[in-house]
Amino acid sequence: MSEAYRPGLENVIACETEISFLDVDHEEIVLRGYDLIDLAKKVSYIDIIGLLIDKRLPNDEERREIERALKSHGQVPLNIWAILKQLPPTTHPMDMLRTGVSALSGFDPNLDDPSPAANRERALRLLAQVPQIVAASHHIAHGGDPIPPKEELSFVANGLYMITGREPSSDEVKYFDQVLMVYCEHELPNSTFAARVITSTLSDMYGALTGAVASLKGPLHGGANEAVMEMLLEAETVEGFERLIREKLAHKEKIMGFGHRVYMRKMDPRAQMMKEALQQMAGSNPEAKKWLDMCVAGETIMREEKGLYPNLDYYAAPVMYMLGIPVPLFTPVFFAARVVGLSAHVMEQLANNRIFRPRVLYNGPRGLKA
Ligand SMILES: CC(=O)SCCNC(=O)CCNC(=O)[C@H](O)C(C)(C)COP(=O)(O)OP(=O)(O)OC[C@H]1O[C@@H](n2cnc3c(N)ncnc32)[C@H](O)[C@@H]1OP(=O)(O)O
Ligand SMILES: O=C([O-])CC(=O)C(=O)O
Repeated sequence: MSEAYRPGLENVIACETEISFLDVDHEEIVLRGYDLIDLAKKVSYIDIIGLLIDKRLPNDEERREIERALKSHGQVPLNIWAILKQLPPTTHPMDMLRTGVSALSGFDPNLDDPSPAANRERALRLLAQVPQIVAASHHIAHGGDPIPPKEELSFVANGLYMITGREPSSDEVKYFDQVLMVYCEHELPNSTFAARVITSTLSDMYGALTGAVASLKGPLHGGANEAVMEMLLEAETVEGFERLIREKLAHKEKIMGFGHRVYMRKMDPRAQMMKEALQQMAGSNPEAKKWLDMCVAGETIMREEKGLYPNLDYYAAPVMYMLGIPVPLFTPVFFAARVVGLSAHVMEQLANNRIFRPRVLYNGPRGLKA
């Protein structure tokens, strides 16, 4: 095998960025110079939008400007709903989302303009409209209509309201805000790499994000959060969950929500934050306590048996479940939160572009004649 070949591109440096970096040794997710977990305890998702798109934390007036822009871009073209309603109701919300994000390009009046200003506008439009498509995919699949955002609710509160149809409590908004922040950006995962690869051909932001949705759907990446909740629901009890994990390990199956290419054998700092959110919920809610006890038991087995630690999806899954988010929307919500990081990467790639075009280690036959 060639020295230059690393299966899965493990530890290969594929681009320069000033957006984010996983400093595993110091257990820090660096987000434009800030520690993401520290930020997530102090600011809100709107601030993270400013930080990632405009490269610095917004002041009060700038924060209001972002909120205003998200509201003014909030009108999803009605034809998008018509397109999604054409899909069979069995279509997974991630596939509806992929179709919706792709179709949005047709409604962009300046699609040919790749300037930073036009892409900032585009990012805000996607940030405003993707949460609506996410929520609508659930309602449409169940024969209903999209629930429009409420004028008087904040951007974050609306994200949850449009899914559940119920105005969230202030605690629910706080936890949902945390979910959005921990999922906002994470250096160069498969989906972000896919978006940068697509962008490097000078294709547009919708195409890049459509590719990212497809990447994120896979259970080895974003799809793991749904798989975690399905295991918890199937197992029902601590004993059942311990049994399920041991059985899967005996069959050499992977346990979703554990392991990570970069953190390897360390706990993902975002998982710790979601664990703390679940602990807080568990203080007053017996159902949250049940999921917490099950997750902690699973975490212990995986550490003892495999030396593996939870990634974000493991503890985010029960937190999202407790917020009333249907399981098939977990990965779409992950994507909605990640739109901001992906948009920042698309803009950064364009600012200093060179087309991605790696080589292969050819191990097929030679010299055959037809
Ligand atoms: C937000 C996110 O997207 S985080 C990722 C979410 N994905 C998951 O939770 C899926 C489960 N985890 C995995 O499949 C992997 O850990 C990945 C995809 C995240 C990382 O994959 P890689 O870096 O390629 O690690 P790889 O799959 O080679 O695993 C290394 C070793 O650990 C084992 N391992 C890794 N993850 C797990 C797991 N979740 N359960 C059981 N064993 C595991 C592998 O079997 C392998 O063992 P071996 O060396 O004895 O063959
Ligand atoms: O970094 C990764 O490979 C996957 C991940 O945790 C994320 O995208 O949040």
